[in-house]
Amino acid sequence: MSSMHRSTSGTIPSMETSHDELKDNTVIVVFGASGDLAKKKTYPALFGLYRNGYLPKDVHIVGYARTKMDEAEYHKRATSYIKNPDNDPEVSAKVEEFKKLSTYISGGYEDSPSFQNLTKHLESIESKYPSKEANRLFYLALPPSVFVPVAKHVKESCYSANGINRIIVEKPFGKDLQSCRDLLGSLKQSWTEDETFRIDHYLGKEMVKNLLVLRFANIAMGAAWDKNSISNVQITFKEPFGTEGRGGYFDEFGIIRDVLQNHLLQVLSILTMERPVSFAAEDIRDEKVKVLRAIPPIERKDTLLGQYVSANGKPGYLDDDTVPKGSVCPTFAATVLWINNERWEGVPFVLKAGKALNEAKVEIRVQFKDVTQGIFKDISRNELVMRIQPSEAVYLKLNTKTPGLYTRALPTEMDLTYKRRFSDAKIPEAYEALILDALKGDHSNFVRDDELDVAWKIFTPILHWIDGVEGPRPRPSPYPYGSRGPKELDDFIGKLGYKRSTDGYNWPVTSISNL
Ligand SMILES: NC(=O)C1=CN([C@@H]2O[C@H](COP(=O)(O)OP(=O)(O)OC[C@H]3O[C@@H](n4cnc5c(N)ncnc54)[C@H](OP(=O)(O)O)[C@@H]3O)[C@@H](O)[C@H]2O)C=CC1
Ligand SMILES: O=C1O[C@H](COP(=O)(O)O)[C@@H](O)[C@H](O)[C@H]1O
Repeated sequence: MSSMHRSTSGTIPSMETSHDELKDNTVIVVFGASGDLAKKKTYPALFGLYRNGYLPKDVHIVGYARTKMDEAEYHKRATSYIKNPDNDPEVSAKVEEFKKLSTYISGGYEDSPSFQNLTKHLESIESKYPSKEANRLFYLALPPSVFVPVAKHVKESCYSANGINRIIVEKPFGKDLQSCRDLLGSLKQSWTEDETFRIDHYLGKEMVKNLLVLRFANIAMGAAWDKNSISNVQITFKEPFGTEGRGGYFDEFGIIRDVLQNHLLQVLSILTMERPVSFAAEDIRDEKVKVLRAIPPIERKDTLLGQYVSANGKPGYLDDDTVPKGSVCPTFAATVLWINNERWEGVPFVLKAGKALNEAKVEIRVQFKDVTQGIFKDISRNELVMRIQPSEAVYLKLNTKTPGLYTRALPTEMDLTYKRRFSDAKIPEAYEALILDALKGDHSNFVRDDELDVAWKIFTPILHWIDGVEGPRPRPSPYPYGSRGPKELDDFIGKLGYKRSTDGYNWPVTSISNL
């Protein structure tokens, strides 16, 4: 963690933020403190920051939700996902300290008296500060149905007059272009863009953050980064489990709103944007918006939808009690995006995501064009793979002479597997990185309002088609739980020029005696 801000070679000066960093006299309020996100991500991230000395001095954390619970129950929930596999006494002691700086208040989301009560609690904490300065960071780990009333009440009743106020909100930011504009419009009535931090937690992932450095700090990479060298790009998200009990939420949104329109599109925009003038938040986000504006809405013919069915003793999507009977909600989608600019014209970008697939993996696969034939026949393509998770890695598949007394090309790789290369690195959790950025006031890894607008423009037409707004809803192709996805997938990506290697290539080791 201590390496988070340090660069051992090659400084990145403009990553420093010019905004006010919340260093002391700060309370962090977690709304929805009884919920899933708070328990699994927010509190473990706050603990990780606390343990490593990254939270403001004398910070206090206040959990807030409707659920009535005493402090012991709250502390139990808030720390239930903090990992300490070896029962390290140092970690246990830190957990006890962490509990001491966190209190809980129960209250509603829609009534002023509840928020006034919260303010009294905040003031009693702040009355012990050495100065009058009182900074407040409000984290909304809440369903979108209450984003607007909570944001409004917080502004009216809990806004600090003597310090900096910031608000963090979680996706989903609407369901289509219009609902996103309505939501953003309502939030803007209470909070300025500068005060607002919209989380897409993929922007906090180490490998996603690495994209800027890989692309712009390596001249060799930049030279091959366009339509002249690249045939196609696949950005893939695979989860090996289904919606299991989360079907009520999922069925309303579907895989495109859950993963493609936000997480994968964010990855795409960083992968394809032009070089920013600096690493300052607005310079990066300006470039992301520019490239997204060059992408026309996705066409129906460029879309493949799937829904998992029961297999291998695992239930199908429709077997989940929380899913409406006969639902045609897609749990898998592959879509092709085209970027109409000079750099990328004609290169298909395939965004694909699915639940209940054969493995857990998120990766970017850049497939280069064939080399000129003649001296070579049927030679494999170069591929640059950036594995976001699990086990971060970057590897470049390239052809090498087979060792021995004859000349024959063999696909191998240059491999940067993080665990091997950075033996003692602790890779921060995405939420740790993002909460720290919000404390520093750095918006680089948060989503700007105009990014959302253009992202929804790309996806809204196919979402309306899938929702049945303009006619009958398309039926997703069934795929067995635990498979690679619908059977049509290989054809779908094959037509776009993607070539699956069939040459016995086996990462990371190839035995040449088997060739
Ligand atoms: N869970 C996850 O891994 C992720 C979640 N998110 C996003 O984070 C936000 C929170 O998600 P998550 O924690 O899973 O949600 P939960 O359903 O767990 O809701 C959080 C809390 O909000 C309150 N709540 C739930 N439903 C309602 C309702 N209908 N009206 C008012 N309050 C309600 C409950 O607290 P109480 O009743 O005690 O007030 C609940 O504990 C969502 O926007 C979600 O999309 C984003 C990425 C990942
Ligand atoms: O936002 C979401 O992301 C998770 C996947 O997050 P990850 O960090 O584990 O890759 C996904 O499971 C969930 O459906 C979606 O809402």
